[in-house]
Amino acid sequence: MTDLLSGQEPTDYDASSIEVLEGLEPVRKRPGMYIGGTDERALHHLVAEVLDNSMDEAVAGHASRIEVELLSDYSMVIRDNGRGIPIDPHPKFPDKSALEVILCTLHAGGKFSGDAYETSGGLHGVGASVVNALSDSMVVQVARNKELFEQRFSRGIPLGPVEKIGAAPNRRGTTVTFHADEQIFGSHRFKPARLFKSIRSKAYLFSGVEIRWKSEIDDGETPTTATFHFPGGLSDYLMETLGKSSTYADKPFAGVVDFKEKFNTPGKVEWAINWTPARDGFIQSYCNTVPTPEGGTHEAGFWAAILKGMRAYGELASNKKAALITRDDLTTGGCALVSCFIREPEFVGQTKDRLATVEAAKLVEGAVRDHFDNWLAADTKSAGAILDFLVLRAEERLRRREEKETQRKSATKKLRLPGKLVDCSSKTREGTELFIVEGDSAGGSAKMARDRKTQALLPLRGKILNVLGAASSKIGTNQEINDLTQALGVGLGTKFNVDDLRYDKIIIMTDADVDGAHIAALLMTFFFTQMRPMIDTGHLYLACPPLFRLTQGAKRVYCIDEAEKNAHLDKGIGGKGRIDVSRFKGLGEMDAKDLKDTTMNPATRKLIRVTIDEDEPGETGDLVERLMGKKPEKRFEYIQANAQFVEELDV
Ligand SMILES: Nc1ncnc2c1ncn2[C@@H]1O[C@H](COP(=O)(O)OP(=O)(O)OP(=O)(O)O)[C@@H](O)[C@H]1O
Repeated sequence: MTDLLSGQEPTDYDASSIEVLEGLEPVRKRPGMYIGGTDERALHHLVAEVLDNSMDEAVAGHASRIEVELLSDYSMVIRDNGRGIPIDPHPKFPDKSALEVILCTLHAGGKFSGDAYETSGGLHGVGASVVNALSDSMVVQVARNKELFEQRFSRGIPLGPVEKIGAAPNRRGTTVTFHADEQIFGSHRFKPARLFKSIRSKAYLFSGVEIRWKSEIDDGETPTTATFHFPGGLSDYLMETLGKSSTYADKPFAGVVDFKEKFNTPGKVEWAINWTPARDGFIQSYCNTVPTPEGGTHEAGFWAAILKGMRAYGELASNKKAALITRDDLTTGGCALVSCFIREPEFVGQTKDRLATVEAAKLVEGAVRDHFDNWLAADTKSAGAILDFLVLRAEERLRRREEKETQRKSATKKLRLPGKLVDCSSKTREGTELFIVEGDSAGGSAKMARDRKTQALLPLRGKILNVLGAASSKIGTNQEINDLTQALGVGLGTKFNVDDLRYDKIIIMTDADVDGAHIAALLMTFFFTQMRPMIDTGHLYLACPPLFRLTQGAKRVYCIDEAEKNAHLDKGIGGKGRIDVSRFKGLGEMDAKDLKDTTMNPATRKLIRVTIDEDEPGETGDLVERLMGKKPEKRFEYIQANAQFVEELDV
């Protein structure tokens, strides 16, 4: 804050603070990788990237005011009174200004080392350049040392060097004006209501900043001007969000802890929580003012503190049932805001949806826990009401589970399961598996190889419908898909609910040949497009049947592929006499013992869990569309591009 208060120009934040790690190019080609897609959400993410840079200046104590303006042509202007992006020549690229390096190079930034910023939302050095690459026009003005500089860009390319365009005797800071490129975002437009909401929440997250909002576009519901400044922080925010809903505590349990004071490490956490019977619970978490809608370690630490505190309080109050409370019970009816500031946070992906920094869990838990214990002890009326409410939640949850378990068997009968399903006998879902197998003959061996108690089989006849490219009416009436959906118990389309799944693991078991791979691909496409939560919650697996069996006397070894077979042939398998090699043409060829040992027995088999690359969720969708979609030319392009890759490798 010192330089802001003294009005002196900071001297140690210049071009040398900006490090370069890599060049810029692929952003326009693969925007999904950087901003999670090209839809409306991704478009609004551009504003967040630029605004976060101004917030970082504010949190670091160099800016006190940020202005955000939506112009009539849907350009965005974001202005702060911070130090201004450095404009002096960059030490590594002497013919370019630091400004140009920042805006035209991926991984250029001042936040890698923690010297120019202590706890920043920015860290990858990517944000500003990504916005630039995806804007058909971007103008950056910097007021530094009483002079005003400007550089203009289009689609990531500078239209000229940085130029001095006048004096700025009473101003300092950065102004970024950009217009998102329609070539990338099509007809998506900024929505005043969405911008207004996210800007307002930013102001709540840092009480040291004032954010002014202005919009030349009037959507009829969002104010066209507003000033946000919330000295009351998250507690006010929560009370405002909950409005008139009745709550179990009169005032939220809220606080701020400086990690420096408590743990001698930079950073802090601020939080507010209350419970209400009036609505489902929620948690909104932030790290360095960046929203983390998928939670992460800070949320985990927060809930751990609340859970342990609540159970300990229950014990003190001799309420034995408090031990039943789980994290799920806390979140039903619990409405929480958690905002932490830490040094060098690690997020998952450039859109920073989830915090991954491990230490954050401990720091937040440690900071919140003491306060919570004190708060509960000081207000026994609220504490008792919350405890009773949570115990009730826990009991309800347990009752529901019991009902579900006892119902499973009868539901199984009522469900009208497909005739060809070979179900398992277990009454509960726990530990059960459904093998989707290719063809009836494979089904025969699998039936003998399975564990009747926990392993069920669904043989599929031939290939299932390719759901990409099929009309949804066709999906609903397809026999194989219907059988599969019924066996899973989850319902299709709007009726789909992953909680109804009848088995723990769904395992695709197809032959280790091209046809088998195609069937597996069709099934995965079906799950990805129609039952995505099954993948997200980790229920979908691929079995890995072997391709070879080597026999030497009484010794037997299975090999997954050619390479493994050759390695064994070189090394020997430790039996006597000649080594016999048999190649399984399909699962149906394996006898039950082979199939059990290699592919089905949980103790000896190998399984691959199907996951979606978290860093590139958009990419997975693109790839599925390309490979399985209606357009053969896309498939052709992909094969061409990748075939070339193989050739290059061969050279
Ligand atoms: N408004 C600003 N005021 C001062 N410096 C800024 C401003 N905006 C950007 N910078 C400087 O430019 C650098 C690069 O910004 P950019 O948005 O590309 O990446 P980042 O914020 O470091 O990381 P991330 O990619 O995670 O957002 C920042 O690290 C900071 O040094």
